[in-house]
Amino acid sequence: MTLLKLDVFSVRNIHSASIQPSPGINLIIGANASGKSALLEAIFILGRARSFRSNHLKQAICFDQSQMIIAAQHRQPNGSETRLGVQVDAKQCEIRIDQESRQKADLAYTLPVQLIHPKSYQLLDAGPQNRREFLDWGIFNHKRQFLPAWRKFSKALQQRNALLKTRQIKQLSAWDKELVEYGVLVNEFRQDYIQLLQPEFLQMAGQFLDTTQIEMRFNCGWDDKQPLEQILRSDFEKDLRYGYTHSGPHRADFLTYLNTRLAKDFLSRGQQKLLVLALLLSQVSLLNNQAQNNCCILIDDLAAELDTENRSKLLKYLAGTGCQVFMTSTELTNFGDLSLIDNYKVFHVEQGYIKQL
Ligand SMILES: Nc1ncnc2c1ncn2[C@@H]1O[C@H](COP(=O)(O)OP(=O)(O)OP(=O)(O)O)[C@@H](O)[C@H]1O
Repeated sequence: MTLLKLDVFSVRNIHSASIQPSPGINLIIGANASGKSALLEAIFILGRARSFRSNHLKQAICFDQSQMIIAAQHRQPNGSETRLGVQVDAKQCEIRIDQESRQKADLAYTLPVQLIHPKSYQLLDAGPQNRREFLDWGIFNHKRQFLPAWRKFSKALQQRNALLKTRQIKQLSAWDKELVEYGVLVNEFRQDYIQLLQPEFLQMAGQFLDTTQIEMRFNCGWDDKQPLEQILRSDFEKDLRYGYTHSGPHRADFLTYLNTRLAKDFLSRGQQKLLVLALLLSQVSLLNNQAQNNCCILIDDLAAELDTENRSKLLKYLAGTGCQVFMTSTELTNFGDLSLIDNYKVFHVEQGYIKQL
């Protein structure tokens, strides 16, 4: 997919900007606080209808405005063109695809965005919720049947926990049944996805870390030697005492091992960043196997995270993916050797104004 034209109104310090990005690499440069991340945030909002910087989308609206709009002319991998739009005010977020009002999921399927920014590098270190989100985003894009199963599981879990808290035991069995049915399904999707992701990840880690001795070990969120149904029964007293469900796919996690050692415990900070980069890019690679140019890649503050050699490796790799990429840095020289790539455009951002160089 490719953004052919992007219009941004009232996002952070960007009052009004209109750009025609390259279908390949787009380099965004500018001084600190010029609005580079705001531009990436606008594209992220256009794909996910949420911000990666604030919990509430409305916080991204320019201080002196009551609403923000992000719109784009967009080409799908099959060549068809669509018009995407997200309009946000203090009360609501309206999503439009070809003038029709649509849901967040429709938007996310139309414009899959993979974001790599300073916080992404905490993936190995941060809590398991981050790793579940990482997996689920990949599965969401890989299998359309995942979202309805995940929604049904989440609803069953929510209802079960509410009943446990208020000790309404009689009604529990109906939700237990639903939780087991969809919990098992969610788990199967995750197991299958890890199987698919692992070889892509190995290949990517080989490029950035010169190793192939890497393994992802998945923990499904309960003792998988026993059926989930049985675990719910044996956990019942504990669940009732604490008012929540202790076991299930909502406790799933995966750990990454390098030469049988837990990566987060012995890799240097720099190596951990490369490993996370390999994980995120392996998801892109998997998406690309399904349909060429299927993902938009956003990389915020590239230079702060990688050394010169790895920046050049990354640039070359990205140019070869055929994906549309938006990367920010304060200086053009920070992106590495630009002679390695063609089909790129450079945009300069200054106090919220964006100009193609
Ligand atoms: N809601 C808002 N309305 C207007 N301006 C905002 C809003 N939120 C943040 N800003 C300001 O927008 C400016 C641009 O921020 P942004 O993070 O996009 O800059 P940047 O170019 O990525 O900077 P850096 O290189 O330091 O990361 C900052 O001065 C910030 O304080």
